[in-house]
Amino acid sequence: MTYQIHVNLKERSYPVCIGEGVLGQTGDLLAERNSSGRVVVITNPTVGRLYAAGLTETLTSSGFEPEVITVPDGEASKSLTTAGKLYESLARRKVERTTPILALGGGVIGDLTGFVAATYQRGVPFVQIPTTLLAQVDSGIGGKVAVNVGRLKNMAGAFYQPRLVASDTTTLLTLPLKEIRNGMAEVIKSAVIHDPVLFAFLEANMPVLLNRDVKTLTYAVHRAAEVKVNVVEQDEGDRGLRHILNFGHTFGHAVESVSNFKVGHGTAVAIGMAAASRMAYRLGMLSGNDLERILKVIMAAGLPVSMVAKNASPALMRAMLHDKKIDNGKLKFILPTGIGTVTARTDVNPEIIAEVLR
Ligand SMILES: NC(=O)c1ccc[n+]([C@@H]2O[C@H](COP(=O)([O-])OP(=O)(O)OC[C@H]3O[C@@H](n4cnc5c(N)ncnc54)[C@H](O)[C@@H]3O)[C@@H](O)[C@H]2O)c1
Ligand SMILES: O=C(O)C(=O)C[C@@H](O)[C@H](O)[C@H](O)COP(=O)(O)O
Ligand SMILES: [Zn+2]
Repeated sequence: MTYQIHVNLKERSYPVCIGEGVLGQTGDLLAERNSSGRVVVITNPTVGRLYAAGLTETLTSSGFEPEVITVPDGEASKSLTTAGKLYESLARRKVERTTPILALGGGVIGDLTGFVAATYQRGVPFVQIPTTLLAQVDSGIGGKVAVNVGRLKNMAGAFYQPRLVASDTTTLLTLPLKEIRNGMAEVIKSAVIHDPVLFAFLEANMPVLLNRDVKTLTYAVHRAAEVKVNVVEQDEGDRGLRHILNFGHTFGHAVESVSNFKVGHGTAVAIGMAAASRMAYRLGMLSGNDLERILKVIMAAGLPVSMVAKNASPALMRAMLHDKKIDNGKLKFILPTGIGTVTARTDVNPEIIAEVLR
């Protein structure tokens, strides 16, 4: 089954294609939007080894001339240093303004490649080919592209929409279980903020999903991607509503930063969602039953609901104060009020923040 969701935006709209075998259709999907010619694929050695040949084959048979550039695997590549090396490589190859740049990989490759595509010669066409669960449900869609600055997450970035998102769910078959779990955190996030039906589906099907049953995964990817598209269409520039996609991230980004990125994004968001849900319960906004359902589904995905680190609270607090969702110096938390609804709060008593951090 292949799903096609259309992202309708004021300036640039694009399709998100999700399903088994989509990678092999990428050449044709791109040809519908672009004339033939050079395209540059950016990937890492892990993903490149698995999927670069298949991608270049479909691109070539649709009339493109692909070139592949590889950057090291890992969050450390989401940096200005790697972006600089990519600019040099693109310039050396005389890549022009009209040459599309394709991101083949997870969220790291997507965010980095998008950042480079947005800024190289002030912007070249960009395509997302996400190969992790996290990237298929979240980072591949919506145009947030960024690099980290030191330990600060996504400190330099842009809103730069792709022309096409091609998500082949069979690529999830080679994804390590740890990364399925990381991606599941963002699926759970989408369900808690906006989709109670998806939440109930996750409660009922978590073992099957973790076992990588592709049909079940494809349904979950499609459903979570719809949540993301729906929110982005209403608030592309992250002025208000889109903040709900940050549920779990105020704490989560701090956990990533304090761990020096040893804790992966999804895992950190899981800890962050558990913290935000406990905060909502503590403030009387969330029932005990819903808190328990949220914690249970996170744990069923094999994700943590707390962090064991000695005296981490002050460092976490300092890291949280670098969050982008600070409003007039006040931390903004996205807090669940039920399964499928969240609300933003900037007035949480510092004592309660400290209590939740502890
Ligand atoms: N832009 C956004 O809206 C957005 C949303 C969520 C997360 N993010 C960012 O995404 C990043 C995390 O992305 P991620 O979780 O995809 O991590 P990742 O990109 O590091 O990928 C995880 C690991 O899986 C490997 N991999 C990728 N696809 C594979 C496949 N099909 N088979 C085998 N191995 C594969 C990668 O090489 C890597 O080792 C973070 O930097 C986070 O901040 C951005
Ligand atoms: O698309 C969005 O908007 C999100 O917030 C999605 C998040 O899952 C993602 O991690 C995003 O990169 C966080 O953005 P930031 O603006 O808080 O850095
Ligand atoms: Zn995220």
